[in-house]
Formats: sequence, C-alpha cells, structure tokens
Amino acid sequence: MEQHQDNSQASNAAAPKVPNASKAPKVSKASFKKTFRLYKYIRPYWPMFSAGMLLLFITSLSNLAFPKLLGDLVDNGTHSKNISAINHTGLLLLGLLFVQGILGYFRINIFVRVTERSLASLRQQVYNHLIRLPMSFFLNRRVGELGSRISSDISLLQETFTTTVAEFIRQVIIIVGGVALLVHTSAQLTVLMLGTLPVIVILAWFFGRVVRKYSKQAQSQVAEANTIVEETLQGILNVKAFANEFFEMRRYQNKTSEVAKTGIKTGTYRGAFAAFMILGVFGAIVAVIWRGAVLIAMGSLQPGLLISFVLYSTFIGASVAGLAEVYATIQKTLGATEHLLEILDEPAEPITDSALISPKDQLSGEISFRHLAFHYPSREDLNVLQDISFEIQADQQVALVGPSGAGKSTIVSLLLRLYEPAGGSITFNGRNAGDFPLSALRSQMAIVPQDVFLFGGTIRENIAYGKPDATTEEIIAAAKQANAWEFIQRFPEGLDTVVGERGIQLSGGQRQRIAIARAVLKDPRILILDEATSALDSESEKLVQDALEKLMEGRTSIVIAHRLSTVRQADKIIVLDKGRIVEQGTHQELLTVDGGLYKSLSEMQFTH
Ligand SMILES: Nc1ncnc2c1ncn2[C@@H]1O[C@H](COP(=O)(O)OP(=O)(O)OP(=O)(O)O)[C@@H](O)[C@H]1O
Repeated sequence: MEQHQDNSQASNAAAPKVPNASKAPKVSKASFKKTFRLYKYIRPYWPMFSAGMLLLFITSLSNLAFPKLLGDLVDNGTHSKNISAINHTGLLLLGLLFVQGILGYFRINIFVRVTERSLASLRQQVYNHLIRLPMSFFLNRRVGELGSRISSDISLLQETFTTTVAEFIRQVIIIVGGVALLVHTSAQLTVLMLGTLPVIVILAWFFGRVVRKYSKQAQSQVAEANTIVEETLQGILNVKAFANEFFEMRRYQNKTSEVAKTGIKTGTYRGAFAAFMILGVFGAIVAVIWRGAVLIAMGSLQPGLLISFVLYSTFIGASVAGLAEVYATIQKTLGATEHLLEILDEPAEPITDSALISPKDQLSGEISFRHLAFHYPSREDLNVLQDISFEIQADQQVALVGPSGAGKSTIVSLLLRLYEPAGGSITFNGRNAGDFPLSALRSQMAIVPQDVFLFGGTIRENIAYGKPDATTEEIIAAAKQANAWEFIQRFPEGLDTVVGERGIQLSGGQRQRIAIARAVLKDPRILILDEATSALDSESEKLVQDALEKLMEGRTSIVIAHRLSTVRQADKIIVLDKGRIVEQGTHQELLTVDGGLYKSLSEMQFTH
C-alpha cells in the first residue's frame, strides 16, 4: 500500500511546485456571494451579531462628535470665555469617552464570541468533510500543505469577522459622515482639502498595486523556501545518505536570495510611497491651516471650527488609508473562502457512523473480481489493472504475487473501495460491492500494512484503533494473540507507553505486531496483509508470522506476498504482471507451468 503515503512523504530532490496560494480573486459580486454562504455559520448567533452591529454603529457615529466638541471647547475658550460652558463641554467629552470605551468593550466581546463559535463549527465542518473525501482527492495534493492552508484560511476568516468587517463599517461611516460635516463646517476649506485627494488616491493606488505584486511574489518565494526546509528535514535521512547537504544548501540559498531581492524591491517602493504620502497628507494639512488662518484673520472663520475641520480631515484621511488595508484583507478573505468552499463542495464518500451492520450486509467472505479494469484518477492514460477476474471462497487464504508495480496494492485499494473501478465489477457474497453501504463494507475488513502507521499516542490507543470501545482485557487478549504482549509488558508503563516522536520508537517487527493486535480487535471478516518487504530478523519474523497465521484462521485473507516462502500454504496464488493476471493456482500447480512467471520468480528467490 505504498501509494497511499506518497502524498505525505518527502521527495528529496525535485524542487516542489508551490501552488497559487496567494492568488487573490477579484472583489466581485460573485465572490461576495460565495463569502455570504459562510454567513450560515453566523446565522445561529444573529441576535448577538446584530447587537454587536448596533454597538458598532453607535460607537462609529459618536466618534464623529469628537472633532466638533473639541472645536467647541476651543471656541468656548477664545470667544465666550465662559468657564462653565468650557467645563460643560469638557465633561461631555469625558462622558462620551467613557460610553465609547464601555460600548467598545461589549462590541469586541460580542464579535469575538460570535466569531469563535461560528469558526469552531466551520473548522469542524471542514475537517468532517475533508476526512470523508475519497482517496482520489488526496492523490493530487500535498497533505501537509492542505492542513496548513486550511488552518491559515480559517485564521484569516477569523481576523476578518472579528476586526476587518467592523473596521470597514466604521471607516465608511467616518468617511461619509466626516465629509458631510466637513462641508457643514467650511465649504471653502472642503474644496481645498478634497482638491488634493485625487492626487493622493492615484498615488496610493499605483504604489499599492506595485507593493502588493511584490509582496505576493515574496510570499510565494518564502513558501517555496519553507517547503525546502520542511521537505529536507522530513527526508533528512535521504539528504544525508545521498550526501546532498551542499546541494540542498545551494537550493535553499537560491530561494533565500530571491526572497531578499524581492523584499528589497518592495521596500524601495514602500519607502517612496511613504515619502509621497507624507508629502501629500501634510501638504494638504498645511494648505488647509494656511487658508484657515487667512480666513480667521479675515474674521470669517472661528478658530474652533478650523480645529474641528483639521481633526475631521485627519479622521477621514486615516479611514481612507485604513480602507486600503481592509480592502486587501477582504481580497485575501475571499480567496480563503473560495478555497474552503472548494473543499466543502467536493463530493464526500457516503460514510455513516453506525456500528450496527444489518444482517443482509454481513460479509460471508466470498469475493469475486470480474473483468475489472482500473486507472488512477490522477493518471487516466495509464491502465493499472486490466481484465482482472478471480474468485475467492469464504475463509480461503489467497496470495497476490508479482513484480513491483504489477498492481497488487491497487487490487487491495479497490477491495476497500478506496477508488471506483473503471470497468468490470467486484462482488461480495455475489452482490455488487457498490450495493453495500461503504462503512459496513470497510468495517468488516482489516488491513495490516507493510509500513505500519502508529499514531503518536500510547500503545493502548494504537491497538484500540481497531475497536475504539475495547476494554483493557480485550486489548491485552489481542496483544497476546498478536505476540505483542510479551514486549509490551517489558516496558515500565506497559500499555500506556507512548510511542512515536516523544516516546519509544518501536522496531519494525514490534510495529507490525501492534498492527496485528489492532486487526485482531477489529475481528474482520476479510483480512488483508501487506507483507513487509524489509526482512525482519528470524526471531521476530517467526513471531510475526505465527501471529498472522493465528489471525488468518477462520476468515478470508488476502496476502500481498513479497517472499514466496510465505505463500506456499495459500489456497490460491494469483500472479500479476503489468496489471494483468498471468497465472493463478496453488503453489504446486504453478510450479508445473513451464516458463511461468511464478516458477521463474520462485526459482530466482530460492536460489539466492
Ligand atoms: N496513486 C497513484 N497514482 C497513479 N499511479 C499509481 C498510484 N499508485 C500506484 N500507481 C501505479 O500503479 C501501478 C501499480 O502499483 P501498485 O502499487 O498497485 O503495485 P504493487 O504491485 O503493489 O507494487 P509493489 O510490490 O512495489 O508495492 C504502478 O505502475 C504504479 O506506478
């Protein structure tokens, strides 16, 4: 079953292609519509969400009162010289600040609650869906990347829902309200102020584009560089064994210097942008105050109004600048949403969470393949299996043999219905495999793979994977039957020994026996064994073989055999070559086929 791990394993040499991770879609009506589909996760919390929105409106609008009140304060001082009016306005400002603070606290609290809850359900739904997707989905994707993309997409949504949407609404209110108040304060100064705006907007648009382009480029270059680190560290054994350290250093160096070059280019534009913006913004402020001072001197403007005006202008300026950032985040969010929806729209396998298998779906152990043809969805032009026909009776032991790449693992994958056949059919109990509920079918089969994958938990958890509700007694009995109890017992923590990265590293033979114990617990009707290619030492080989034989008793078993010595007892040996069955029969029968593949394979193995 090697092919199932190909996605996650490191390929040590070829430079990986980084997908178009940073390709942001256009902010269009269609993409907004898509994002609104995600609002269904917020819907259960809409009363809370609406309350948050209301607070947002109130706080944003009350923001607009500050410049006016501050201007009044100054006018009270310069003109009326009325201390009680000054104190009154001052207190009003203080009160407003307090109210703003309190409302702001509640608003953020409410938005965070709504967001966290809805994102938890989105995260769960994406995972639930992802894990139910068919194998064909995972064939074309790098599994590690998929995981990190999903988590970064979801954090982006989190940021958008908690801050960006609020920022956007606040900024729009401030811009619209602010401009209206500017006109109200002084139409003449407003014309002067807004006159400079187009220049600033055009400059900001131009620089924004260039900077965005380079940052995107830098982002994907950083991702490529990170992939090199990740892959070489995962495949460190290969790097060292091939003495390719210097090759990898150079490969990484190329990428890091590309990143630096792009970063410097971005920096140059950013610098120029900042300079122009400072010039533009301060230029506009200087112009307005200048003109304002003239108007004050002429007696046609109150100093307080000029202060209000300048403050409104800075509020608006800050909001316009913030809006650009909000736009960029929204653009990224749309990309993230599209990506998540793409996953959610992939058709999942019809898997059910029912432990009960109806009597009509109980497997008898009888299997037949009829004229089966298959090609992997990722390589449609390559026929991996052609015209495969064979029968297996209940409780028979059948071996699949043949050269590497002949299609043995593929037959097993089809048996587990990990893929759909391209032609022909597979039947269980004489009934088409497609007529059985997928979960019922798979739950009656167990596989002991050659490369046993252990989860990073305890030995107990790893064995119980075959039957999550197993009792300790059942687990121990399974471990005993798998000849694993003896070594488990020797660990100080026994079944609770942690395996994997932070625990004990088990040997190949021990891992296999854990996998056998898992299969014993599952008590399958059909057992699939993928024999380990790497030879175990004869002691553990005997223990594993012995455990397997016990396990095979009383069930149909299919063994992918790499060593012919282990299949002599099989009821039937199916010999595959280049995706076709070339011979089938018992060991004795196949040895009589002159010039047969089995005969020549066994001669080769036994003379060595
Ligand atoms: N995921 C995949 N996508 C495309 N082609 C694949 C995939 N997995 C296997 N193949 C191709 O299918 C053919 C059969 O592979 P399979 O793994 O079934 O052979 P096998 O007999 O089990 O080999 P081995 O003994 O080396 O494990 C090979 O040509 C292989 O390149």
